[in-house]
Amino acid sequence: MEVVIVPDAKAGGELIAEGIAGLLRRKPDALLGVATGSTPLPIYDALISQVRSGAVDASRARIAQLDEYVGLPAGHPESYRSTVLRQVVQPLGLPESSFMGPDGSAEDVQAACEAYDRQLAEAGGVDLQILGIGTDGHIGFNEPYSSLASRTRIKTLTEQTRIDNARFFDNDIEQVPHHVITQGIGTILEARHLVLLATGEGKAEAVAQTVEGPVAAIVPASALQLHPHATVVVDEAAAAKLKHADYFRHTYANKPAWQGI
Ligand SMILES: O=P(O)(O)OC[C@H]1O[C@](O)(CO)[C@@H](O)[C@@H]1O
Repeated sequence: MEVVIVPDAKAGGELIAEGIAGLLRRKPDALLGVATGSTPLPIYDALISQVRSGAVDASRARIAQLDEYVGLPAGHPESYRSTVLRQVVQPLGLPESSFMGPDGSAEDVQAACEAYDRQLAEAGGVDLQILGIGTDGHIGFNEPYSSLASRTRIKTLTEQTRIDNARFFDNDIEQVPHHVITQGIGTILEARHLVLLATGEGKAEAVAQTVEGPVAAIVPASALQLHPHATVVVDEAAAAKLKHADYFRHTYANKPAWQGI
């Protein structure tokens, strides 16, 4: 696992967008796994700027959703499908057909989850998966104690996550669904490159446990330690509880220039 400490969220977004641009230059039809929430927005802003300036061609990129609420009406503005369309797919000028995600309104949710895992595999697998992290260490919507081998499935949100996400629902927790579909941790670990961005002091404890703690289901993001190519990008505030911050800074500062993230 590589840990990169950047000054702020904007720098983190630019660094990761540069990594995505490099991937798209090598593989124009790369399958990019995207996360929602506030954290990845600087990544999308930077990537959209690169595309609009002509620095990178994303016209053949494909986009895969990480998770989804269950039970929101189709087209609800806070469904993750609507969110990814608005924040990523449309600004990149991609057709909706380039975008895949689990069906949160399916009658048979379990079948929809299994179908999504098959769809990801048939698409050749995710090349680069962007991840955020919950204050409780969740990735996607894999809450603490999720199986580290889990596949895409329905999960029940913790109260804390519903409180955290109420800001997207008029600060009304009653509007936040209890259930979600999320790529499982085993599914996420199949992506070729995992890139987790964490910003702000509220993520510092989860980051420290993810990077320096044991691999444990209570901190789902700690499963990144098992991945052969995982990059954790943190701003100074989110790095505040890392005991080995100096080591990570030294290692990154001395990284060969030709190695991107
Ligand atoms: O980036 P935020 O808004 O803090 O959210 C953190 C994480 O929580 C989720 O939004 C799910 O609650 C993830 O998709 C995200 O990575």
